[in-house]
Amino acid sequence: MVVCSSMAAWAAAASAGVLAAFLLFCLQEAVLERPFSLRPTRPAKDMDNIFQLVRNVIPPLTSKKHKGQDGKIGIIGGCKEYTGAPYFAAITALKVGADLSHVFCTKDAATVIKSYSPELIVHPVLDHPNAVSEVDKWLPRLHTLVIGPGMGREDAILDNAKGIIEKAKSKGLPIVIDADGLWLIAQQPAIIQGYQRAVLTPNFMEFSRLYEALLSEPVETSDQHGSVLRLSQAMGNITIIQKGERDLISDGDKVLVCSHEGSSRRCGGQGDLLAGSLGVLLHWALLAGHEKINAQNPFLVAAFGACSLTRQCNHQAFQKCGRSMTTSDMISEVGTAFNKLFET
Ligand SMILES: NC(=O)C1=CN([C@@H]2O[C@H](COP(=O)(O)OP(=O)(O)OC[C@H]3O[C@@H](n4cnc5c(N)ncnc54)[C@H](O)[C@@H]3O)[C@@H](O)[C@H]2O)[C@@H](O)CC1
Ligand SMILES: Nc1ncnc2c1ncn2[C@@H]1O[C@H](COP(=O)(O)OP(=O)(O)OP(=O)(O)O)[C@@H](O)[C@H]1O
Ligand SMILES: [Mg+2]
Repeated sequence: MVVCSSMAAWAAAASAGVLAAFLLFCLQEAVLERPFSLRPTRPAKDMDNIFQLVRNVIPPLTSKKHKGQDGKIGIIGGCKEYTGAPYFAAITALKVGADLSHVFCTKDAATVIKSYSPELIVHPVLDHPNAVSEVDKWLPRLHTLVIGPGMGREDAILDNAKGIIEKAKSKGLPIVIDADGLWLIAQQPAIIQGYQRAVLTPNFMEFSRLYEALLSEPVETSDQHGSVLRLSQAMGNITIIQKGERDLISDGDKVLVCSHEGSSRRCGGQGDLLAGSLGVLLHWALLAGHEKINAQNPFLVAAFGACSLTRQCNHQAFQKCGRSMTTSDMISEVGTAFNKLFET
């Protein structure tokens, strides 16, 4: 994996007059850069290997800890149609290393999700008339909220999700917004705009919808870096992961590229795995403190970790299953993938 200083690299590229070649070089594996800026950037010591920064935030396993310390994650999602997505996110959070994983879903979905796993705590409240206060009671006991996997797009549920986001913001809770949560944000960006303790994780379609809503023009597909940077800026410097062949991650200042090897298999649910793992890594990155992440943005560090892990799970599962690989196969790989990337 390669991490480049944008300034040094810009200078090299400019003098050679071959910006395209420079970008290709930097994108070999992963890039940490400050694009579209000719102003001086911080020195190269900032540009430490980002994998190392992810490793630094992983909490040690010790006998002195109590249940919950390594992460209590809440997933807002799960409705009649979609029960797999919140399950994938919640179980991944546990497999990555969180201690407790809660799912707040509709009544219809709750028994189904419980039947997938005895490890999840499932609250059938999302279509309850008092959904917001029912979830609010739990917020002080959670470290991160992941909002949207399998939530559906019914107006009443979206209204509840909006209320829950407002409560979470008032408590300063880190929030990951994915899937139908992003549908809501594309309709009403102000709900999350400027709240820098949030990460948005759009796929191609979700990114296009957000971009058009915020910037009133179609995405410039030939300029992926610029697009993700501009969208993050328009959202008030919220961290955005644009998922795809390469994952682009931006906080409106820097752009990281994760092109860790995955596979060509695109079964549904991989984004849910990413969202659940990000929930845990965000908690760890925020807890670790500035020194451990070399004063980098903890949201970028966590996002890079979650993207690499998802792609590594995909790679390993594909090696075993080939075309028959499903997201459940990827979840079986979380432990070894995590170990290979971050603990060896
Ligand atoms: N097992 C489950 O319960 C699953 C439920 N899911 C849920 O399904 C709901 C809808 O999510 P979607 O992601 O389908 O919704 P979107 O409306 O964002 O996506 C619509 C369609 O865009 C297409 N698309 C994606 N990437 C594309 C690309 N690069 N170029 C062109 N088209 C592209 C996909 O085929 C998808 O069907 C969400 O609640 C989500 O969480 C998914 O997470 C998948 C798994
Ligand atoms: N073309 C691709 N090549 C390699 N990896 C990809 C490709 N597209 C997406 N990914 C990876 O798959 C993961 C999920 O991205 P994807 O775009 O499938 O999300 P999604 O559509 O939200 O998934 P879900 O089905 O869970 O809703 C990300 O880690 C991303 O890096
Ligand atoms: Mg998705």
